[in-house]
Amino acid sequence: MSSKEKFSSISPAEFFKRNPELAGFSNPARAMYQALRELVENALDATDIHQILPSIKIIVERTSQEKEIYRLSVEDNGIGIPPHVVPDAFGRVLYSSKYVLRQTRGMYGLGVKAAVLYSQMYQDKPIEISTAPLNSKRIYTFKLKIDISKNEPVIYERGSVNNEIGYHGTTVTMYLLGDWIRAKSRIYEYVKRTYIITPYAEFYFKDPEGNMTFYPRLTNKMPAPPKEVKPHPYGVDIELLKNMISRQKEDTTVKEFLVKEFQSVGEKTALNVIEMAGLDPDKKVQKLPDDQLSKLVDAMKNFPDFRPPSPEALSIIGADLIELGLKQTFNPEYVGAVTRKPKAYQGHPFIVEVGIAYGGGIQPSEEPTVLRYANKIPLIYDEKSDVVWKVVEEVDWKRYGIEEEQPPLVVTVHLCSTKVPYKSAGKESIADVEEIEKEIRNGIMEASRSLKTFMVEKRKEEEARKRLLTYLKYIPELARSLSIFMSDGKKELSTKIKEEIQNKMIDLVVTKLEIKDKDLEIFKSYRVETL
Ligand SMILES: Nc1ncnc2c1ncn2[C@@H]1O[C@H](COP(=O)(O)OP(=O)(O)OP(=O)(O)O)[C@@H](O)[C@H]1O
Repeated sequence: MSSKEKFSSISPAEFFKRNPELAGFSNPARAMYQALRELVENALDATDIHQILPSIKIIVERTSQEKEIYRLSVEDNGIGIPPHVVPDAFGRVLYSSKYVLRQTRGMYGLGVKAAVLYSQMYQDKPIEISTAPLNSKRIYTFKLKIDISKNEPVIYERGSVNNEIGYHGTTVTMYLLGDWIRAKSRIYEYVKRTYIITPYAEFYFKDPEGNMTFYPRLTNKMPAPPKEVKPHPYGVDIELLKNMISRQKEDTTVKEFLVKEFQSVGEKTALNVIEMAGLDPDKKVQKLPDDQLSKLVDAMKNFPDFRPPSPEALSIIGADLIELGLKQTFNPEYVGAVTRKPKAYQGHPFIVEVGIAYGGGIQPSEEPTVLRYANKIPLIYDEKSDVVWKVVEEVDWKRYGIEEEQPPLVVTVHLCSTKVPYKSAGKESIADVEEIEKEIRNGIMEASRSLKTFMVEKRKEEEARKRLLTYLKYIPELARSLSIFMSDGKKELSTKIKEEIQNKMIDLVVTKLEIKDKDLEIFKSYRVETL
């Protein structure tokens, strides 16, 4: 037996082809769900971030009876993709327009390529892209696959046609081995949950069974888009610093570098940080040796007086849109939402939003229904390993007036950040970062306080109603006594008067209790039987 190891290197494409589960492509059902997600999230990033009201069309069709191959197509009305970057955007793993400090659904430069890699493993058709950037005179079409060992696109066909109608947007079509029966409920849940927090979008969804669902736009109000920001000094490390320095002009000084490249750093702060690191502010930044770079990083991480990271890079949903989505989907008795103030972890700003809905059309259940979102993406799988679940599980709902064993309760938590600490590239659960966990807890507590006020009012009203109902018992007796008193013993008259008094008093109770017409009969029969 040889004791020699064989060494070689593989490309990023090969890595994700060998380990598809890391990107969420672990079996045909999950892969179908994940591919659809990746396309929808790219479609939404291409629209709302650019202030375009999204219209998204999703079509899934089965194309082969022998193998379970599906054709998945997602069309958007977004900003489109410049034709020269299309091959890399769809055919080079770790290529993205989202490697900047700005909140987007995408962040890894992997999603659609992981779908393409999975797609070409089990069937032979290439991915098809048709796209028109804003104001483009032409619509460009591509068919491509990925050369896995080189991590490069292989173009099978390309072309373009006149764009006579001023269309902009992208349609992506891919073929993949799926399992609709097992993926169906998650896919529907995904579309529904996406719609809840994007009520300014419209979705059309045709599933492989031929069912068509239209989710209409509920409002034209869109969240403010995120702005690209510079890094915050708390978020740096030596390698990031080296990378940034390599892009500086030769004569840039350390002080100029800090002021120009980082948020929250003015002249005075820069000098203080440099002094703390024991460096010369006028030294050329490209001349800093590794040990001084390390000192600079330490000073940046430990300097106590930076302003917190700017929340401008974030785009919240907003309490009103969260409430609107929850109302439309669950028709609850109570709904309330809060958007917390910006906070930061490791130099990244983040904001937590919480929505709570109770009663009405919500199904009672032993555990509350938890809707988790990160950067406007619904997270469906791996619920129990998510920090949101950890926090929700600890909440004592009785403190907020929820007494039922099986409360009809929906808790929505949205975390937005320039860096969401996902546990894997499949983006299904958020890691327990202390600052985030604390903020989620505070958000749930804040939102639950309004729920409590509502529950206290509701209890009070119920009790008042019960009390008033008990008065009913006394009405006939009171009416009878009064009628005898008023009719001077004339029996005929007394029956009439009794009837009149009784009806008046009942009217009074009915009005006070706001008893609806349809309940009135039940109410009257109840009175007769009880008395
Ligand atoms: N429908 C679309 N409209 C506009 N641009 C798109 C669309 N689909 C993909 N892109 C471009 O292709 C790039 C690569 O997409 P991909 O899904 O691989 O990664 P990502 O969205 O950047 O990150 P992640 O892996 O986290 O999803 C995107 O960054 C975007 O620039």
